[in-house]
Amino acid sequence: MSEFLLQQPSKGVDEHLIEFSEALRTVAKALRRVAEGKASAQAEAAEWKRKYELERARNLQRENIVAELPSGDDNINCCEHERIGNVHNESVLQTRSNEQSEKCCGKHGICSHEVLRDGDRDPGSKILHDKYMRKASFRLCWGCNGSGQHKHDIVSFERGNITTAERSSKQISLKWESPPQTVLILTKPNSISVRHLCAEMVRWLKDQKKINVFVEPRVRTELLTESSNFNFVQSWEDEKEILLLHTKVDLVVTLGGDGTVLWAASMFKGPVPPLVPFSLGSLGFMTPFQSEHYHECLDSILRGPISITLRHRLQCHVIRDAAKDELETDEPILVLNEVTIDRGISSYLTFLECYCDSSFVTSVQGDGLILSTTSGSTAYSLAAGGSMVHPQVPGILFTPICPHSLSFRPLILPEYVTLRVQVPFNSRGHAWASFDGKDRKELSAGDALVISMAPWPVPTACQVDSTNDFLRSIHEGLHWNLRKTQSFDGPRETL
Ligand SMILES: NC(=O)c1ccc[n+]([C@@H]2O[C@H](COP(=O)([O-])OP(=O)(O)OC[C@H]3O[C@@H](n4cnc5c(N)ncnc54)[C@H](O)[C@@H]3O)[C@@H](O)[C@H]2O)c1
Ligand SMILES: Nc1ncnc2c1ncn2[C@@H]1O[C@H](COP(=O)(O)OP(=O)(O)OP(=O)(O)O)[C@@H](O)[C@H]1O
Repeated sequence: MSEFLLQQPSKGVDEHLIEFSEALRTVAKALRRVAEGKASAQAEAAEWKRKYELERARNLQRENIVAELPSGDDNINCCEHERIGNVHNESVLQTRSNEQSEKCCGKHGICSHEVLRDGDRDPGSKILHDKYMRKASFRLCWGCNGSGQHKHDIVSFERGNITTAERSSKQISLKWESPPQTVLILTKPNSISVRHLCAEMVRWLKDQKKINVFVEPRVRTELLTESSNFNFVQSWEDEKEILLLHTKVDLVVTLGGDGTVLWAASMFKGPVPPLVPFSLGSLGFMTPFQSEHYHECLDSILRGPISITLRHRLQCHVIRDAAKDELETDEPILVLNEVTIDRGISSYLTFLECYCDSSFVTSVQGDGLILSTTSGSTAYSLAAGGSMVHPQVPGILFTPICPHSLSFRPLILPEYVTLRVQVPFNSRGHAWASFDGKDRKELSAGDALVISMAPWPVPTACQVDSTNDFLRSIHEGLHWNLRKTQSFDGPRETL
């Protein structure tokens, strides 16, 4: 009897436990569905915002072309619109501007004003407009095995067959249409050799090339301490002026290592002028130019044409749960290498839920996750086991950091997706996001990061061409696949 009394309730408890765990599973499923719905809605919102911004930038650009087009000149090249300021009947001009963009930009490459105008944050500003007039214009062309054809279509239809013979990501070449006049020099701080080289280069550019030179305020002070003759060198005073730099500068020269290239890219929140990175660091993966030969290099770059690597950037938005899913800042954070979400000082596993557009990708449990550009594929992502990818390949690398799972292989996703990484409510610790290794931001439970490809790539000048430079970097910088060749001194095998 006493045994029976003891058994009966335990059976009841088991059943209750089973029922309870099923109920919990149902709740968990419902929560997952809600989270997926939320992820999809936020990804969609971010995508619409991106489309809206692109559309807005395009409209602004169109308005500028319309405002600048003179009447009665049907043969005008759209690059020449830069220099013209007459305002005309909108409907007529709109049609004409479309025709013109077909004549010039649409068929033969991208014109600089198209790239640079998109970043116009203050289109009504007369000062800004005047600054455009001083910019050297250039054209970007896709080379097709030297045949001179310039097709943009990645997929075309010929007699009902789909062909991908012409690719848009061929070697890109930049041709100046008017001579560059202004160079911005950015330097790694705290280096005596960089400081000397900078002073020498500034003098050479001014005296031999009649080029206007911009430097950071810190560097201007350093130059003026050396000699008051440097007072022709220009700089800026506040953040607002940095936002307008891309409208004044034709070329950016960096003196330092990869960190200086990242620094240069981070200064441009919109369009970036072509970058010429000189190597004065130890690794120099993105710095193909040798500083000893800077006269010859800059001579040839100022003359053009230049082979260009268009390095894609990622744009990241932080979404705070506490702010009811509002974006933390309107301006995205742009990264050239990667955004990393890790456990920071927390000793708990990072727990992250990842969504790609509206699909659930996976949960990350480990030290963190790296979302990298292809340029960043040779940096942190490589150290975490990701593939090395040619920088001209448009994709997003999804690389876990020390995942606590035997089957978590890195992924490479197409460039058009929007990713969302969320710290779930049942995460034991917080996560930390860092952008190109800087600006750490704490992510609490419910916070998310939305990441997509930015419309503003970083055009870096190549020493030879994109592929040759990339292969040389992985050979010389990383000693990729270095192995002694097997010796052979035996008799030859006879068949
Ligand atoms: N375990 C790691 O490998 C690790 C850890 C943290 C950060 N990083 C990288 O450092 C970058 C920041 O660079 P920094 O110079 O400001 O910091 P840093 O001075 O700490 O240098 C990091 C190293 O990474 C190299 N590097 C940077 N970008 C590269 C690229 N695209 N390809 C190949 N190597 C590259 C640099 O040359 C340098 O040797 C981050 O974006 C991240 O990719 C790597
Ligand atoms: N103009 C700048 N102003 C402030 N900080 C900068 C500037 N340029 C570079 N830095 C920072 O200085 C640090 C070192 O720069 P960089 O990586 O170019 O030199 P390095 O460490 O000698 O090169 P390498 O990484 O190849 O050894 C980086 O963290 C970078 O962000």
